[in-house]
Amino acid sequence: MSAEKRRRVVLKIGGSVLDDPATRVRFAANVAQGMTELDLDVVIIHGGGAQLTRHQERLGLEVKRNDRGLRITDPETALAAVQVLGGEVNAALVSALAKASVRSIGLTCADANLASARVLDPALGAVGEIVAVDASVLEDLAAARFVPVIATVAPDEADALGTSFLNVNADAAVAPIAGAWGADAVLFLSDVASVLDGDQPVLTLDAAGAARLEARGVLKGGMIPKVEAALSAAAALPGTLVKIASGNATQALVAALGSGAGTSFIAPNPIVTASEVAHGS
Ligand SMILES: Nc1ncnc2c1ncn2[C@@H]1O[C@H](COP(=O)(O)OP(=O)(O)O)[C@@H](O)[C@H]1O
Ligand SMILES: CC(=O)N[C@@H](CCC(=O)OP(=O)(O)O)C(=O)O
Repeated sequence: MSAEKRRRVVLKIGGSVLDDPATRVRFAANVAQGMTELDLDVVIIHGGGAQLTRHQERLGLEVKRNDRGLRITDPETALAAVQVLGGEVNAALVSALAKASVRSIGLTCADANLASARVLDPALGAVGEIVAVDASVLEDLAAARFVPVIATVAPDEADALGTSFLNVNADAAVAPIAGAWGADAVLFLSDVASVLDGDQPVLTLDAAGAARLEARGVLKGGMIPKVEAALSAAAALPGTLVKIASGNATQALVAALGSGAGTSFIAPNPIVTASEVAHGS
């Protein structure tokens, strides 16, 4: 099938799945199966929060997060993020994919100007939000049948020397990158099969439903920014399949791209188009 016809899938895989060699291998097998059976172009965006925490502890750095799960990132931690996310975690994932016969290439957001970031909130230190994405490297790699594997450490747009990197939450990086590439599906793959309300899977969520779950204290820890990121991706890519689903269950990727697995996110459904709003009609 030609590159124009293949469906574009962005996978966000969390550090929780990647931390264990066995689940990492299962994730790689799922990617291989999805690409072979469904003829997909795949871009992977990965986390590595658990691994970065361990490295901070080895260095004797204090581990601090704000109430929405974002790591307060001092300059030493920002350097550790480049080393751990852009180094250890990225290389291990690329290697696991290679063993599953998936030809992948590891990137940070600096590679081929993929993306830059600005400081999100000075109180958090070197934490970034993505401000510009040039998806041409993703187009080029996918056309050559490579899978880009992206670590979300991004050059600070305010630093002309290109030496400062900002630590971007991997869930939050998904909507801007998937939007720029024009993804047909966006899957946030984690170590849970879906968002859960008690022990019940939540099949669909919109912004109002997510706010109700958060108010009831059902969403905790890393699930809060993940749900927020999934809602942003659904809003940025109307008509795109956006899900939180399992990354390591057997055949998880093919299952998540079908109708029966995970939590689907529904964008607000505008009754007027953007151009109608612009023309004041
Ligand atoms: N309502 C919920 N439903 C499912 N998981 C939840 C919920 N609230 C909190 N969690 C936790 O969120 C975790 C996933 O978030 P996180 O560890 O940040 O994932 P990742 O490393 O995959 O990005 C799950 O392992 C689970 O413990
Ligand atoms: C600013 C911020 O919090 N960045 C994250 C980046 C890694 C990440 O997002 O990892 P997971 O997907 O495994 O949670 C962090 O430092 O933990």
